[in-house]
Amino acid sequence: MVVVDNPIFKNEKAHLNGVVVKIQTAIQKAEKDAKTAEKDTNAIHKNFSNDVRINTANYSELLETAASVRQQQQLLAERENSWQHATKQLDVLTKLEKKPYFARIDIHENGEKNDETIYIGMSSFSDSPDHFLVYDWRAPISSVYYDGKMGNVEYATPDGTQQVDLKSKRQFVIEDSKLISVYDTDETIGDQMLLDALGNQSDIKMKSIVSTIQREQNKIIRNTSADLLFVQGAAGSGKTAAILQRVAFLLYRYRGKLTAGQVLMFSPNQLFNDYVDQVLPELGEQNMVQMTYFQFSRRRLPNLDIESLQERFEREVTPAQKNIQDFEGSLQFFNAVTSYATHLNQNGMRFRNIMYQGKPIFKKEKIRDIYYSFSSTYNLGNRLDGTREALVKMLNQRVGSELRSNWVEDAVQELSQEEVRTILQKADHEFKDNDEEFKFLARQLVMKELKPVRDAIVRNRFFSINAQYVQMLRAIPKIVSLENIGITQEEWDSHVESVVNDIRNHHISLLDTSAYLYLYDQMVGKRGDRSMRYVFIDEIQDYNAFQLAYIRYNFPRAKFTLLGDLNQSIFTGETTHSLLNELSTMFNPEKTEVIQLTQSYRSTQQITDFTKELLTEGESIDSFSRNGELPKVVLSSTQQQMVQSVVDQLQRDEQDNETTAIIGRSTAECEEIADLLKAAGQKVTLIKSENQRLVEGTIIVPSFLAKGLEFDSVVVWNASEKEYGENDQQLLYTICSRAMHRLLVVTDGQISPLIAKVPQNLYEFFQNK
Ligand SMILES: Nc1ncnc2c1ncn2[C@@H]1O[C@H](COP(=O)(O)OP(=O)(O)OP(=O)(O)O)[C@@H](O)[C@H]1O
Repeated sequence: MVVVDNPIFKNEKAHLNGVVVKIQTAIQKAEKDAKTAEKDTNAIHKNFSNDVRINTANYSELLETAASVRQQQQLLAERENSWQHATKQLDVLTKLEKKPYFARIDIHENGEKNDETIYIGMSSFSDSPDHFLVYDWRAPISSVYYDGKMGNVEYATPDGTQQVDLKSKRQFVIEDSKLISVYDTDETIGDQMLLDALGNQSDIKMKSIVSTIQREQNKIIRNTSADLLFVQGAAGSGKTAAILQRVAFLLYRYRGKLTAGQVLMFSPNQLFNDYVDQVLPELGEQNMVQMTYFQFSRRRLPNLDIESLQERFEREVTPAQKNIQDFEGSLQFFNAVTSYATHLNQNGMRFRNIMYQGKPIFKKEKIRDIYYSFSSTYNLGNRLDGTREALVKMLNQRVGSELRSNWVEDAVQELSQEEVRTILQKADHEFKDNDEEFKFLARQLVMKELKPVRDAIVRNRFFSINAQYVQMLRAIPKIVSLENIGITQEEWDSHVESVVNDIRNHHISLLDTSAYLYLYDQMVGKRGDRSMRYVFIDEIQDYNAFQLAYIRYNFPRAKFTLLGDLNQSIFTGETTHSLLNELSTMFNPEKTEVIQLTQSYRSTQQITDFTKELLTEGESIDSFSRNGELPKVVLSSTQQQMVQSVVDQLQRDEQDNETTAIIGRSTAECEEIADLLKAAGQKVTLIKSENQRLVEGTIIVPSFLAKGLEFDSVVVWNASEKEYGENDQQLLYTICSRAMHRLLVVTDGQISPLIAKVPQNLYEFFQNK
C-alpha cells in the first residue's frame, strides 16, 4: 500500500480532486438539461389542447388535425427522450462522483512517443469529445487491467487483437469522493483489495465485483467467440458473479444491437433471482429476463400441476425408477421423441371428434383423412394448419346449410326487441328489406350457436396432446431398445401407467414435462424464439441433457453460457458427468470453450478446507487465503442441547453483526427447527417456498433452496448419520459451502460418516454430555 504522505498518494489525490470537480460541473449541466427537458415536456402537454384545434368538419381538415396531433406527439416523444437521457446521465454522474474510478493502468502503444495513463471506473467519463478521464471497465483496453500479466499484452477489440506494453497497475479505494488508499500491484489484482471485498458482511442482495474481477473470471465475462461457453467452477468461485458481469459486458459491447430482453437466465430458484436482482442496476444496466425451468414450463402448461422443487428433491425412487429417470433425461430419449414426431408425418396421429349438440359434427376419421391428405413434404405444423383451415371452411359451409334449419327460424322469431337491436348494431350497412334483415339475424344466431365448434377448431381441440404423449411413451420400446439400458418391458409399462394416472390427476413430473412440451411443439410446428441472443444456465448440474436439448431447441439463435459445479449435483446425482459427454454432441466442438474456476472466494480458508474434505473425489477446489475460525462440530445427546448450541451461536453472530442461516435437510425439518428456536425465544424467519423473499436477520432454509446463496454464518442442523449418509456428499458439500465466515455443524445422534472422515485438525469438536 502507498502511504498517505508519499508523493504518489498526493499526486493521485490531486488528480482525483480534479476529476471530481469536472464530474460536478457535468452534473450541474445534466441537472439543467434535465430541468429544461422536463419543462419543455410539461409545456407541450399543457399547450396540447390550445395548439391543436380539433376540426372534423370535412376530410381535409380532419387530415390536417391528425397531422398536427402527430407533430405534437413527435415533439413530445423527442423531449421525453431527452429528459430520460438527461436523467439517466445524471444518475450515472452522481454515482461516478462518489467513486470515479478504482484502477489505473499505464500503457505504451507501439509507435507512440509517450506512455498513456488510463483510469478505469464503473462507466466512462469525458470532459470533451475523445478526452476520456475515466474508461468504462468494459472498454476493450480495460481488459488488460484484469488480465494478469505485465509487459507486452494483448486485448481484444471489435477490430481485432491489439498489443500494448503494460507498464504498471494501480488500485484505489475511494469513498465519498475521497482517496482512502492506493495500491501498486503487479501480476494479480491486489490481493489486499480482494481480501477487503471478501471480508465484508453478506447481504440479502448480491453486489457487483468489477473492481476485483480475477483473470479467469475476466475470460468468462469477455468471451465473444464461443457458441457454448461451459464453466465448471467450485462452490463460491464466482460463477454467478461472472455471469452477471458478463451480461453487463455484452450489453455494453453490443450496445444498440442487443437489449436486456434478448438475454435470458435460467436460475435455480426464485429466491436466487431475488438475491441477484440488484447487480445489473448497480452496473447501470437493466436486468435480463430471469426464470426457473419450472416457470419456463409452467407458463406453457396452465392446466397441469408440475412437480415442485420440493417434491422433486424429496421423492424417493427405486433403482428401476432411477434407471427410467436417467433414460428420460437423456439425449437418447430426446432423439426418440424427434423420431416419433417424424413418424407422425406418415401415421399415428390421434384425433378426437369435434362435437356439436352432443353429436360429432366432424368425425375423427374425417379429420385424420384431411390431415394425411397433404403432400409428404409437409411437416406436422403445416399439416395442422392445413387441417384447421379445411375444418374452418367446412364449418362455414355448415353455417350456410344450418341457416335453412327449422330451429333458426323459430329462434329469430323468439328474439326480443332489445336482442334484435343489439344484433343489428353489428351490421355495417342498411338492409334493403325485411328478408335481408332476417337473413342477417339468422346468420348471426347460427354463428353464435356454432362458436364453440369454431373455438374447438381454432384451439386445436381435435387432437389431444395427453393421449398422444401416452401413445408415444407406449411406442418407445419400438424406437429404443430399452433392454440394452437395463429397463424391462414391465418396468416401462408400469412407468407409463403411473404417467397416465398422474396426467389424469392433472399432475406431471418435471422430467416428463420437457418431453411433453417438445412433442407438443413438434405437433403444432412451434418454432423457437429467434430473438433471444444469449442464454445463461446457472447450476447446470441440476439439468439433464433432455432439458438442455429442449432449451436449445427453443432458442435456436442464442449463444449459450452454462455454469455449474459437478460437485453440487443435489438433484441429478452422479449422472451429471454423462451430461458433459452429451453436451459435447449438441454443440460444435470448434465453437465450444471450457473454463475451469478452482479458487473458492466465498469462504475462509478454514471453511473451504473443511468442505472439500466432504467429497471423496470430484472437481478440484483451491481455498483462498483468507483466515477465519475453524468450523465447529458439536455432538449433543439430546435435541435440547442441540438447540442450545444453535442459540449460543446465534447470540455470538448477532454480537458480531453476522447474519446466520440455519439449513435443514427438508422443509419438514426446517419447520421443526423454527418451532424449537421460537420456543427458545429466538427471532427467526422460516423460508419454506422459493416464492418468499430473503430478509434481514436469521433465516431457516431447506437445503434445496439454499442453492446459489451465501451467508456470513451457517448452521448445519442435525448432520447425523441418518440425515446425511454416504450418498449425500454433494448435498452436504453444497450446504456447508454456503458459509462465508463461520460454520457450525450440530447433531444429536451418530455423526454423519461424511463428517467423521474429515481430518480432525480441520475443525473444532465439542461433545455435550
Ligand atoms: N473477483 C471477485 N471479487 C470479489 N468478490 C468475488 C469475486 N469473485 C467472487 N466473489 C464473491 O464470492 C462469492 C461467491 O461468488 P458466486 O456466488 O458468484 O459463486 P458461485 O461460483 O456461483 O458459487 P456456488 O456455485 O456455490 O453458488 C460472492 O460473494 C462473490 O461476490
